[in-house]
Amino acid sequence: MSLAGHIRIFLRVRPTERPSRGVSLSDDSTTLDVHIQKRDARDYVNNQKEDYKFQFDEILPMKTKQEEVFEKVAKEIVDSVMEGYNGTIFAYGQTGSGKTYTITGGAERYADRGLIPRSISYIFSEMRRKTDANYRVSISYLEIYNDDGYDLLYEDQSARNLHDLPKVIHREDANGNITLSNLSLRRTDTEEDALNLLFIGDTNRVVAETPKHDASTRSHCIFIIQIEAQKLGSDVKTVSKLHLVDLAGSERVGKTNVDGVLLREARFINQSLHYLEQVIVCLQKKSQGEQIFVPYRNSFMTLVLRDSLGGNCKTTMIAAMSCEEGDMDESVSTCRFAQRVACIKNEASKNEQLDPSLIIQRLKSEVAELKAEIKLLKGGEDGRDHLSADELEECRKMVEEYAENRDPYAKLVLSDMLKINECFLHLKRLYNQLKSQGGSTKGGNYKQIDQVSNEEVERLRLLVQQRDNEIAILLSHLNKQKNEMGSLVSFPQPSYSEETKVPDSPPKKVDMSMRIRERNAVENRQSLMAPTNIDVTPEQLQDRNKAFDIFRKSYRKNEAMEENKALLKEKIQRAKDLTVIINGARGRIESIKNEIEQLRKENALQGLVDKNNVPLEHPREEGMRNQLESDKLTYRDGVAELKDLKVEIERIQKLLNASRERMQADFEAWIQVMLTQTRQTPSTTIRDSSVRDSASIRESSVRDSASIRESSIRDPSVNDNLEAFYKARDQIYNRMN
Ligand SMILES: Nc1ncnc2c1ncn2[C@@H]1O[C@H](COP(=O)(O)OP(=O)(O)OP(=O)(O)O)[C@@H](O)[C@H]1O
Repeated sequence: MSLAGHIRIFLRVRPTERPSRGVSLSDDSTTLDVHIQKRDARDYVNNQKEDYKFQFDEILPMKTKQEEVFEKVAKEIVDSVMEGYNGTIFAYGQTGSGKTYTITGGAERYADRGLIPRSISYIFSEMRRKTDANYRVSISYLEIYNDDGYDLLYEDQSARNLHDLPKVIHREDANGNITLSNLSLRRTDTEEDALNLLFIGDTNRVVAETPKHDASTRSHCIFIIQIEAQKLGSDVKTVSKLHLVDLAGSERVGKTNVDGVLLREARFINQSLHYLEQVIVCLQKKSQGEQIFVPYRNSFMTLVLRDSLGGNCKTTMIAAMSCEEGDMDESVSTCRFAQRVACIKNEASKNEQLDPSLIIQRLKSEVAELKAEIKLLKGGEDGRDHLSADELEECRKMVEEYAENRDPYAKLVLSDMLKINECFLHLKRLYNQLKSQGGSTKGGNYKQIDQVSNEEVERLRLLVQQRDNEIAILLSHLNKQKNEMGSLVSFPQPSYSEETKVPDSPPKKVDMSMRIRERNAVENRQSLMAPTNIDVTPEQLQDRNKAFDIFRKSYRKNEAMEENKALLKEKIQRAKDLTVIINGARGRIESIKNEIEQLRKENALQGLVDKNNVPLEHPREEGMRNQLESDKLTYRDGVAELKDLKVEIERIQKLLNASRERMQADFEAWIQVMLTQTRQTPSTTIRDSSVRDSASIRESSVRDSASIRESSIRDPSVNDNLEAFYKARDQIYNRMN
């Protein structure tokens, strides 16, 4: 099946406090009207157009939250990728218009996560929900700089700049398909792994960024999520890809007043965006019926995105714009570009392939099954009365593989009674072990049994119980049924402390890789440049608690931490509420089942049975069954949401812990500088060195850091982060000189 359609275009407007008065949105948020003030024509004729009207699938105004952007722009595409179609979302716009914020998101607030982390979370959450298929997720991360591709998932820590990363090469096969060699494709089994890969890629991007400019401004980045899906019991699998593309800033060289390396970079960016535009213009003409050659080969970026533009892919463009007066020219050209993109037609088809290994596997198991059947028919165990040690081990392995197989149609193929008995015995052992240990069994960690299989077990258990009840009634109420409902669901209170503790001593050495420290060091540049404006007296500095309190209140990232805490509280509250809902539904399921059972018993006692002696349905039963179904749905949905919430809560807690560690490390660095300053200038009030004038910073900072470093070296507990802090600071000051 294929889906034909135009590329969808969204406009996202970056928040600003000074929006141009010439910009307005239609009520249905699909049309943007722009009025640009005519410039002073003086002695030449000004033909500049003043009014523009642009149509979009939807305009996302300034206040649009990241969550809404994911829901409106990405969710549908991610769903189709899981169904086997290729999908691309690309962000286009001038530097600073919010492309990276939209695609990757902000690092400090959990709510600021962009489309990449949200797509990852959504994919893994859907995989937990969908029990009818097996999925395999792999990730690549590509950066294109000056028309060369680089592998961002390269993990060699010696890479110091972009050129140390492996160069990605594109090849074209006989059928015209493009493949990228030298680009890692990393399998990820968990959401955590996938987010770590994003982190590694972003770290490489930051650490290896070109010296003069922020990496994201000068290069194009493509995050690729590949999903292989195989429906249980099917020989066909789909392999599809989601491309999340953050293009370089689209502004023209003329505006940016640059030279040297920057000019070369800007030319490449302009060139590649020019080629992108050329491709789009050709595709636009093609969609109008013109026979035209599309020049994909002109640049690396258009080659990589060939399928996303006019090919087998569902594509969405996000035009990012700033509506400040000075940015309006660029914003108009972004909107114009988007209008052309909207004309492009794509035709996405499911990427299905017959997998020979799956067919072989199926045929092999059919042969084994038939052989076992023949053997059983011939008399089975050949007169033996026990199994060898190898056979016992084989039975044990088979049972464990069988138990772990998510395919409900999986079979345990056994050729004789001794093996059948042994397998049952082992199953019993595993079951008892699981019961007594609360989850853990030999060989595999059954604590990890996912919610899906728990639910399936629960469903089957309820079914068996129901059958048991019916049999019991038919056998003249010989057995009294014991209610086997398990313990109620409880939501473990996550441990998190309300307040950040004052570090008793310099921060403990954090077990992070060298590369992450380097990333922190690079990020510290920004935090160092931002004035914190903290007034503090020497007395206050002597009291670590007081000093920490003063520092915390003025800490630049404190606001983000507070927001994360509030969000965490909200999520925990929702999890608690859900626990109540789930337990309520479960309790009702239990009592309705008991009532139905009771009604059936009464019917049986009164002789109201059918010709097979099965008690007749009570008139009240239908309503009760409907209620039962609705409660089961509430229960299932609640459990699924609770599981997703637990993952989110863990992630926010992790983010909070990381922010706390960072704040504590920053505090240590700050107090050291302050104490040194106090010794040098014992005045009444001192101010954070970052707000001093730049000349004195340059002079005294070298002195400060040298003396602090000296004292740090004497201190064996000196923290690596502190070292990175000074390194980064020195670099900045050297650059300022
Ligand atoms: N919708 C938004 N809400 C809040 N902050 C935003 C939003 N969009 C952008 N920003 C902020 O604006 C700044 C610039 O955004 P961003 O880095 O995403 O721009 P960009 O278009 O990717 O620029 P470049 O081409 O240089 O990579 C960042 O500090 C970002 O956090």
